[in-house]
Amino acid sequence: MKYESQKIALAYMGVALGLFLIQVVMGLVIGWIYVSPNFLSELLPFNIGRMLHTNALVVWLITGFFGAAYFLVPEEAEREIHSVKLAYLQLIIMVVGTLGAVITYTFNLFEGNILLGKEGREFLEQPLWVKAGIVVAALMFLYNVTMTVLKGRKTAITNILLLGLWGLALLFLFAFYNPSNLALDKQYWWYVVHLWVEGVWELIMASILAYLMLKLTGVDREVVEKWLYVIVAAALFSGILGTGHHYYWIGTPAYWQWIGSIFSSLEIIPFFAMMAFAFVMVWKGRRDHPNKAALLWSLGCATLAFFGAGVWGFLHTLHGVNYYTHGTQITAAHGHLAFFGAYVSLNLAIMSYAMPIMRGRDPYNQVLNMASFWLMAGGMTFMTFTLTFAGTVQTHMQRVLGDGFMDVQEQLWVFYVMRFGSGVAVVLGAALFIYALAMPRREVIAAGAPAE
Ligand code: HEM
Ligand code: HEM
Ligand SMILES: [Fe+2]
Repeated sequence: MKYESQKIALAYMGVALGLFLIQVVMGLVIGWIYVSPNFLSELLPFNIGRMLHTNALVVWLITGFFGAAYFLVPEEAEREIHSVKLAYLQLIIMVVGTLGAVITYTFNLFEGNILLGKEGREFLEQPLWVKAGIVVAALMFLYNVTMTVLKGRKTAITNILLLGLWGLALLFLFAFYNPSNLALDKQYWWYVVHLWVEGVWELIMASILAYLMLKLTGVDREVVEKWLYVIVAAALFSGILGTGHHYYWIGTPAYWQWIGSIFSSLEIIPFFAMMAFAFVMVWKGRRDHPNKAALLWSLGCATLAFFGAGVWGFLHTLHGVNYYTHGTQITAAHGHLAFFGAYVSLNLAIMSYAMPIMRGRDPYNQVLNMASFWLMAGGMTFMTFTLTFAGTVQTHMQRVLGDGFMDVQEQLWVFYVMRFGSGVAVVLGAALFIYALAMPRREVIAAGAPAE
């Protein structure tokens, strides 16, 4: 570790991993409700569990991004973080907000209260006061990191990371706009949900991957930067108008059918480019970095993101196809592999790289870490296939033959059992990952390999 303030990231990554575990365990709970529908129906209804699962996901991913930024910005800017105190205060606000949201959801407190009660929009259910807290935390973060970068060395990696993080915060402001017209509500809702994962988060992904490639493969910075600019341009060119693939059936004008189909099909390009980038860098790289686990996660991230977001996204993005598959298990299959491949793996990659450095035991427990990669990646891939089969049967029975929703669900039971099984593998993998990072090293560093 070159700068003392990089250690802030340790606290962020720790909180993120705790929420990650809660997220996947909650996935198991709601996965079991699909198998046995009355499970916990009085104590923790499905809708509440689902909310905890998806919200924990988004919150821990963002916490991880903040941690990644606190780790890599000092190194890139070649100076300490502007204010260490502010960074910890920001984390405290985020933890309080998260606890507030969890307690409000779980006990369904303050129902209907505009300030204190949950808002009932998927992914944006947080009570208004929590949303305000998120904005305050985001402003503190942006101020802190931007000041650091402005006073220090400016690199393409930090510029694009900051652009992504500013975009993340500014787009979140649309979460406050909740028009009563349902079509308008949905139109702006996607500004957050879609423009995040298929827009500004891609910039965050590209810059963190670029940083990892720079460190792990020893390729020249100029080469990394050229790729970075191409990826970012492709992501924004396709992703912004690609929002149209959510505007097919919500009452927006018909031209979205074409705009959405064409531009969202192009969204496969940046994901393909990121995969090509990662592999070309490893191929061209001169450095044999000892942290193989971080490299595995980086390559796994680029590959699974290409399949989950790119291929599984394209699968149902043309309006003629989406007409049949909209809101079926096909969507869930895609949602899982895309989020896991792109943003879960990205976080786990930078954690695998940064945590050993921050804890001064560089690198360690790699075999366990890599085993956890295969468990999680295998589990998520199996889950994706199961849900894709379920979604295909569902689409045919429900949308082509016109069978009733609940009758079709009964036919899908066996797929839900398999989804639960793959979910168990994912949860075991997550626990193993945390164990590998938290426990003392068990193995000796490969002889002769430099630690940094
Ligand atoms: C990492 C990037 C991505 C993530 C994390 C992601 C995640 C998701 C999620 C969670 C949903 C479900 C939203 C909901 O209705 O609640 C969704 C829907 C959708 N995604 Fe993605 N996605 C990504 C990239 C893409 C790409 C690149 C494409 C197209 C090539 C795509 C096409 C779609 C379509 C068409 C839907 C709507 C499905 C429906 O009509 O039910 N996605 N995505
Ligand atoms: C890191 C891994 C995981 C990620 C990134 C993830 C992500 C997501 C996302 C984005 C959704 C919303 C999907 C949509 O609207 O289409 C969702 C829902 C869900 N997830 Fe996960 N999840 C993960 C792990 C799990 C696990 C281990 C299980 C256990 C079986 C699980 C079971 C479910 C269930 C049952 C739903 C509700 C689907 C529905 O409403 O029909 N997830 N998850
Ligand atoms: Fe989208």
